[in-house]
Amino acid sequence: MRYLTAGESHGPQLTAIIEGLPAQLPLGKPDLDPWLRRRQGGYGRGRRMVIETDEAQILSGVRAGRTTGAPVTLVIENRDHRNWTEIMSPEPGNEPRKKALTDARPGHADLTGGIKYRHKDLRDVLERASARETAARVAVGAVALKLLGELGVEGANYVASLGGVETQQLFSWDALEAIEASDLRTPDEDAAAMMRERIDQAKRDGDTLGGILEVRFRGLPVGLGSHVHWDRKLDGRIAQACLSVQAMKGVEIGRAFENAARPGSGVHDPVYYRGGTYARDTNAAGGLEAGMTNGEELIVRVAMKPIATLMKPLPTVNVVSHEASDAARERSDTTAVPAAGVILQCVIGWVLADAVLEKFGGDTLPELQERVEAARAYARGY
Ligand SMILES: Cc1cc2nc3c(=O)[nH]c(=O)nc-3n(C[C@H](O)[C@H](O)[C@H](O)COP(=O)(O)O)c2cc1C
Ligand SMILES: C=C(O[C@@H]1CC(C(=O)O)=C[C@@H](OP(=O)(O)O)[C@H]1O)C(=O)O
Repeated sequence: MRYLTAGESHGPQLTAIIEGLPAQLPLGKPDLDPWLRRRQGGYGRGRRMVIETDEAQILSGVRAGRTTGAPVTLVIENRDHRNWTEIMSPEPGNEPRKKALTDARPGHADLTGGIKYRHKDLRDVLERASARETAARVAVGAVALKLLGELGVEGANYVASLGGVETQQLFSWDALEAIEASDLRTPDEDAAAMMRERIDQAKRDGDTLGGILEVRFRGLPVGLGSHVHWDRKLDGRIAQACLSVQAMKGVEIGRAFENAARPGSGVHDPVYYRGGTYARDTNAAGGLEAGMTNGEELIVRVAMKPIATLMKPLPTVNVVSHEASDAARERSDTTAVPAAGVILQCVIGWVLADAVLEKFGGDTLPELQERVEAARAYARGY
């Protein structure tokens, strides 16, 4: 499977085309729109999220509620575009440019993108660098999650820490409802209260916050990915997908950074044979060994840096005058950590669905289901 996205943050729409989906997958707006709404949520987001009410239009590849096997086109409107029609127009005009950005923001794409693509209005960079693009990736990921769901694979995401406040209550699958209900996507209400305080304080200070997200998947068949070649290793593919999300700077599988300080005897998960099948009592590996799913829960943790745009700006240079200046103050989020968990679940979901199709193939969902079930039976009896 493959997909492309296109669209600017303040352009008319985001577009995604998915190619390679099997036919006969039940698919409709109710599978996509709740994910888009989740991505818009979270305490600490800016006013843009009040303007947008994201929903996906399905423009090809689905008839009567099922995929046909043809490419699927998804479109998400940018409601804010109506305030930017002249500025974003592809026609010549808008000179001198309104809303031009010339005070490069440290931590954003502005300066490096300007040099690389030879733009002096750094809006030509930021419009595509913006995490608005993740709405398209979430719509695509929601399709992948639907496919995984049809194969008995379930995912979750939660905020493990935000602004230095850690979620004390460890994740449990029973806490999914509480996570969904929380504007900080954590089941730990005490931690959530402290996070809200930190976000309010950061906002008062003109500052921003980052955090750590945890994404889990259970029910994955054994053997997705491969140990045989670097670009087939699933851990590497997952890390690439995560780090390609705006502001994500670190990935660990399981508790990789804590494990690094322990001896091997305290890390690797012993294998037992019980009730006619293989079993483990621990999962320090986070569900992956040698670039392959091992049948345990997949646990991925990702570090998100604080938002780059500060209302109390950092020193920078104006790229036209070359004079010292304050970094541009654009409308912005104070934090987007809760939204990031949703995005990460979707982009990891895509990698997993792609790996499923790679291993099992199949033009249709029923064929895929049969093959996955057969592989599960084989692994149980191996
Ligand atoms: C959901 C989400 C929302 C974001 N919102 C903002 C924002 O409002 N302002 C901002 O400066 N950066 C925001 N970012 C981060 C920037 O897009 C990102 O830092 C920038 O594109 C540079 O890329 P890099 O951080 O991956 O190096 C957001 C990221 C995500 C995932
Ligand atoms: C639009 C979204 O996030 C945007 C991501 C973003 C950035 O620089 O990444 C900057 C802000 O854009 P704006 O100035 O239009 O408010 C965020 O709102 C979104 O998540 O849908």
